[in-house]
Amino acid sequence: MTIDEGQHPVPAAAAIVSNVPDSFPWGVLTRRHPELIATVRRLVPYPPAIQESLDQLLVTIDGTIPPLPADAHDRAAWQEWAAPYLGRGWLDVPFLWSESYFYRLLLEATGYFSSGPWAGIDPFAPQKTAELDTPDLARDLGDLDRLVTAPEQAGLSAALTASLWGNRADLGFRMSDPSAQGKDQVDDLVADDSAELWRLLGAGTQGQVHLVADNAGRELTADLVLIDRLLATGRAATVTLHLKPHPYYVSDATTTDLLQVLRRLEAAGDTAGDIADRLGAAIGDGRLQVRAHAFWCSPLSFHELPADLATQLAEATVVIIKGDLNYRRLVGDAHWDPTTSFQDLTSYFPAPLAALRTLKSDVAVGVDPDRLTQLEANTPGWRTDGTHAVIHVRS
Ligand SMILES: O=P(O)(O)OC[C@H]1O[C@](O)(CO)[C@@H](O)[C@@H]1O
Repeated sequence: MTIDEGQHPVPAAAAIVSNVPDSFPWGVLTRRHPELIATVRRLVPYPPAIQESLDQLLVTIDGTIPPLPADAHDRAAWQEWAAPYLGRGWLDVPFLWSESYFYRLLLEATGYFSSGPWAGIDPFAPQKTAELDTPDLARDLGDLDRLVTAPEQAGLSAALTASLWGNRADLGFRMSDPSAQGKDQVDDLVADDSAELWRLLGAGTQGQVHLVADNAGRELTADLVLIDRLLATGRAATVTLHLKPHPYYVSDATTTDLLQVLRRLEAAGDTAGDIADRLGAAIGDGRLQVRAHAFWCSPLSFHELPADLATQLAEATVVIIKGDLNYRRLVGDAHWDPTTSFQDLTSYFPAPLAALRTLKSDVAVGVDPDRLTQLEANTPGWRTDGTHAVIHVRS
């Protein structure tokens, strides 16, 4: 992958593919995807025709990359994105692309885009819903009173931290490494530019904040608390929340998931209920806008933002970008030297940005050389086991 942004040329790096046995992306394609199909069939009672399509998908992911059916509504777009890859082995094409296409084929197999009775049925809904019923989430909600009554900056910082680590709640990640949730998070962030974020969003800024969401459930709950704090403190006058237009990467948040989290907050009452009321009012009067651009479910990196979306984002005081996949799409899913400058790699992005990511895949950039030496020596799994995190800001 070569990303040359004119004013800020950056080194080239090879795109990550999945054909190295026992590598992280190899495990995702060869183990996680079949497991995911099994989980979907266990949790949703699909009829014989859909079961057969899921059987077929299992066969397909062991073979070569097929086109979408001729009548798929987005066939033309995928024909273009898939042109270099159709007929090749799944492991031999860019990991970013193959994962995304797998999720598209899974929705196809389950009839999500059909005109039949399974149209619009989220195959991941049981997993997302279950997460709203966990003791972890109940504990999060119980802590909200302290967060809301804390001094302004302390409350904002706590909400930012919750939103960052809420990204560990990603359900796809749990499937890869079920023990990961039990591992301790390393509070000493690999990079922490949060002071720069709070400079961009200083007291009384009344900024226009965009938040590109990642997972539903516990992570989206934390994101909504952060949004409430930004609006309530006047750091943001408006927030635009970017969700996925349809299910993706197991637990990515859609508008349906947003409404479910708001109902969960409402049901919890007390401070959580007050937050749900304020957010509902903000949606009602336009201070909190919800958008779901098709680009967010495409296999493309953010270097290929479509013009209409780039124009929307360009108006932002800061764009908060959540999660591992968005980070891969932001910097380029490539074998960067981890000390490569995050600022240089993201200089193309149309607005100031803050990336909140727990590390769950091989990509690493913006790491201080001394910290890198220490990480490689002491914690070999730091890039993928979800225990480490970064807050990277480019103003
Ligand atoms: O929900 P997140 O933080 O984007 O994580 C999804 C990530 O999980 C993975 O599927 C692997 O853990 C990555 O491929 C992907 O980047």
